[in-house]
Amino acid sequence: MNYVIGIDLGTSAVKALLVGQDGAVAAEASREYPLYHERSGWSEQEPEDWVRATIEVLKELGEKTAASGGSIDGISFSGQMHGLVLLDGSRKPLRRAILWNDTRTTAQCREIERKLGDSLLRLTRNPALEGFTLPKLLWVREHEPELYDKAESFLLPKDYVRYRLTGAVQMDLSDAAGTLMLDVAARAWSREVLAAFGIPDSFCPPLVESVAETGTLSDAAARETGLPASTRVFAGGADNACGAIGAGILKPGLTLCSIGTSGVVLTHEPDASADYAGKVHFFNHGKPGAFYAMGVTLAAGYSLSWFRNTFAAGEPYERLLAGVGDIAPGAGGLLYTPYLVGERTPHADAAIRASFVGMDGAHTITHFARAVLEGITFSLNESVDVFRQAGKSVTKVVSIGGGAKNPDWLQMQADVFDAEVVRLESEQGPGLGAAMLAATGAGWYGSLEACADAFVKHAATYVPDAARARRYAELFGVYRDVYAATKPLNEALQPFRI
Ligand SMILES: Nc1ncnc2c1ncn2[C@@H]1O[C@H](COP(=O)(O)OP(=O)(O)O)[C@@H](O)[C@H]1O
Ligand SMILES: O=C(CO)[C@@H](O)[C@H](O)COP(=O)(O)O
Repeated sequence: MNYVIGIDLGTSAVKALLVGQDGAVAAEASREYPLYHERSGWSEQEPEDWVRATIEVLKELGEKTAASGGSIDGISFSGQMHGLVLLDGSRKPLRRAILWNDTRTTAQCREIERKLGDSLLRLTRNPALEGFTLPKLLWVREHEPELYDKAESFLLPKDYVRYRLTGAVQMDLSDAAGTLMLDVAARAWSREVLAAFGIPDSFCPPLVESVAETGTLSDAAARETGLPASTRVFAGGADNACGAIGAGILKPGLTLCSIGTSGVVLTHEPDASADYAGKVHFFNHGKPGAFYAMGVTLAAGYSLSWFRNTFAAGEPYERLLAGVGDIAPGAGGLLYTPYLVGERTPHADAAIRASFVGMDGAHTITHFARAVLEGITFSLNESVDVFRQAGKSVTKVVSIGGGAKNPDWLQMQADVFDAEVVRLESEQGPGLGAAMLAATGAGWYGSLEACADAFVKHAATYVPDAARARRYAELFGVYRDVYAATKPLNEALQPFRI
């Protein structure tokens, strides 16, 4: 059988899927890598760790393919967005990558707003947020001038890994959209933005579509992975664009809820005409010519992994969450807001931090676990609410990511969103989306839509329960009040942070 490989370069790990022409996942491989939080608000990774881990998963899947007598028709990527990989003249990283969930760049965001004013939203379709790439570039220029002086270009995480596999430098439009340097509607680097900050055009890599062929494996990569040097490599896209592709969000109607380290609620936009006034992100889709809008919770799955690692170290998620379904909505009066690293939607606020409100001597760890799931889901519901307020109907949500593994959480999503929630056969939407880009690029299908018909398989539907949905609607009002109530307290605590 012929296969494609979809590589999802996530924040916690790289996960690769080997997918056959029947659209079924034949094998999976993953490798974790460390995340460095040297100071409050900082988040970095070592680009070399991504490369090593990706080579290992390719080797593993290549060996499985060879053992089955099959061959690989293409490889493509889904990547964590926005991370700055700053390169010198010989394309070596000058420092660790500064990631999407790093919020050290508030001052640089204010500088961008001062310089560009209203043009920023007109050109980039997005406000200046700490997670985006341009503020990170300006931070390095200001705080590490000796490194910035040596910098000649930059790449995003999965584009750097692809460069290391092929030797060719490109960036796809869906990922470039998250740099705050792209004219999103014009689908080109924004001369106006670059000129405002004195960034030369040569700093920005050539732009390609997500389905574009970007080369074949270099001799060194072929040697290290054991795959033929003729293996075709396709650009790939931002993880959320790929998640949308992998969930079949290729036309208006369905909404995506993705809970990985971050959490997003995403809708398809056929053109660039929608105006959410910067309340949600507006980016180019991996489907050529299309766009998507999304709200982002910075610490969605991260809230749960932080909670487990801090209070129940070594406990598998299945055991930690075993009793949450037996507790009624509201977790016995315990509320959690997931602002562990600040927030993006609907509060663009790098200084806010998380809270548990309403702790009671009767609460058990299971009440806390339920409150964490509810708080994450309420935060995502704030994005659902932005879309509903803008006139979108949200009635059917496809749920993907690690958060879609737990049936109680899926039912909770249906009850909180008051919408049907659909789970896919594989919750690894971004990896599947990447495999679909390779399959379409390699010519297996004439379009991503045709590929989705064969690859995207709905597994189960969770229908909202009217009584629980009413209860959650009440509680959502209380949840919303916690942000304003805790904001001044968190500002006062800021000088005490690590
Ligand atoms: N069995 C599970 N039940 C509930 N949540 C889970 C489970 N396994 C993982 N998760 C959640 O999913 C998150 C990881 O999701 P994943 O999509 O793999 O992330 P990323 O792409 O950011 O690396 C974890 O942080 C955790 O919150
Ligand atoms: O910053 C964003 C989107 O704007 C994040 O969604 C990142 O793209 C990381 O994703 P995960 O590791 O959570 O999949």
